[in-house]
Amino acid sequence: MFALLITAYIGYHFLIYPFLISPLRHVPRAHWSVPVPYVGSCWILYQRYQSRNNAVTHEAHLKHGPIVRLGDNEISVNCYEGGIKSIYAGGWLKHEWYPRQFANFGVMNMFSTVGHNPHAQKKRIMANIYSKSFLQSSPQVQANSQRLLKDRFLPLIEALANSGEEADIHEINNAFTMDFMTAYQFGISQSTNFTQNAEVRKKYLHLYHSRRDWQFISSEIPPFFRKMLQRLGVSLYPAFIHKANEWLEDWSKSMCDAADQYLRSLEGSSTNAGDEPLVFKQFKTGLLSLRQKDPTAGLEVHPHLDEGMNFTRGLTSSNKIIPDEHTTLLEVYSDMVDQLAAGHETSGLALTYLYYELAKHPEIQDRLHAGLTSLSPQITWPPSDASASLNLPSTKSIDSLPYLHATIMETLRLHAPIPGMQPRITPSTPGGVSLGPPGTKHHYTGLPANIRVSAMAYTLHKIPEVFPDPESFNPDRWLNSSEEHLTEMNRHFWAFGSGGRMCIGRHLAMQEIKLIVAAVFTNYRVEIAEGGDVGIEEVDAYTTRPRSGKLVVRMMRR
Ligand code: HEM
Repeated sequence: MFALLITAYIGYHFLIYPFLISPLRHVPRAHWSVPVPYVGSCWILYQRYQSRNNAVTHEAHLKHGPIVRLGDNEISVNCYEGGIKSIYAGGWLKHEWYPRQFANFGVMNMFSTVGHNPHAQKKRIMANIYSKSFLQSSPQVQANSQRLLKDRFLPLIEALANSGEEADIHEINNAFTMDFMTAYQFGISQSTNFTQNAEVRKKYLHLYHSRRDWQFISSEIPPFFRKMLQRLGVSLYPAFIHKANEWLEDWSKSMCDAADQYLRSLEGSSTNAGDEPLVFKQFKTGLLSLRQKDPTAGLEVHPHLDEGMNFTRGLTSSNKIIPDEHTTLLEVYSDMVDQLAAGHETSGLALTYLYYELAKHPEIQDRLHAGLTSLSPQITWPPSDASASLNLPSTKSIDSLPYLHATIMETLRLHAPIPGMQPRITPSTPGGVSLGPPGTKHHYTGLPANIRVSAMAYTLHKIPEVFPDPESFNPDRWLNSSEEHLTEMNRHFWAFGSGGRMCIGRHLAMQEIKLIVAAVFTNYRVEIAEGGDVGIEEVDAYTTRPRSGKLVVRMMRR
């Protein structure tokens, strides 16, 4: 009798309910096993472990349509209506995948925060300084754009062009974007000089990327399992990860401390526009004043922070964060680290793949150059008077060059720096939630709460009805499409995500990418060195990178 009951329970729980009753049963499966409780996620976990998440999810969408079930509790969507519009514009909460790997200093930051309120309270503090109008008219950005181009970046490219030397442009791009990002955050005197200091740059990039192979553990292995192993004395991470985290933590904290010191020494009044620690100052003063009114405003404590990818110096053994000035300072550090990482890596990648596509398409390079010569003044380098300051055209005029814009959009479409899934969870709604384009056979209703649901730029950017011939690099698609089609393309363009959690740094990224591309391609051509693009294909990950980690090119004068 007991055996019969057990068999009936197992049969119902593992077969009858998931395959015949569950509201998820109609959703097409990426693999036959996915409805089975507990084991249904093994297939996609294995794919992720093998770094194949983006590819297999894309294949599943091609085969089954815009809504696909990836695991017993997981769905992937690949459409606008009933897809990214409902989930991301609808403000569905982030999955705990984010705090598992993106908190720093033992405390949450804006990116890793899950809750609506704490997130919105922090985002409001920074929204203004990352707005397009602020960035375009900021004397700080203007001063630093001049200095970074004139003193560091253009002399480096000129030296490469003169010597004919081959160079890894991916490393150089990362250097420039890190210098640009940290100059905005901390002020140029308190920021990095990766462009000129190859030793620190190489050390940072090595340590930063050395942790990547272990990201699967912190992001996908359930916290209870990790904790269980830890209690048994099994460490899932090699010792060098902790060492790398400590170095990165100290290194980024030193810039925060320098910015703090600068502010204290001037008591808030800056003498040199470029030295103003704009983001640091805005966030620190904003958060402290918010906390004076409400000591827990913007604060989120998460139970599953571990020692993997997170920097955990500030983490107490009980994970109990006390809302005091020390915690507030750690949160400022946490956001600053997140922004410098998010800011340099993504923009650096975009630049690398832009160089790559331009090198492969000299005719696009020439057309881009022709557009850039219409700027007034042109960004001519080297200048006839080396001591004169670099006279840059207005940010607005660079921004409004149509072919430059189209080329960058096409790069971000075909080579999205964050191609991977952005997981959210289905909310609790009476009658369940719906996914899939309404009025089509792909519309599924009555879906329960707490399902992990994601979209990916990787698949959205390859929908052939929206982006015909999706694998080809074609900037003209952004210029020659009908108004209606352009609206569709913009809806599906997801390099920066969408909704309330959309990238806060997108205007900064576009501005710096446009500036650097304008400065370089007005004066130089790029060509791939012999074998320089071996391994350029993108790693299958949340944030991608070239498999080889580099792109070797030759720069030539025009
Ligand atoms: C080409 C460059 C960039 C790309 C492609 C990019 C892409 C993205 C994407 C796709 C998201 C949403 C991620 C998700 O929800 O999983 C995001 C969020 C974010 N990005 Fe960027 N990003 C870029 C540059 C920057 C820069 C320069 C910063 C510097 C401030 C930045 C800071 C952030 C932050 C803080 C968030 C979280 C926003 C929130 O939760 O409200 N990003 N970015």
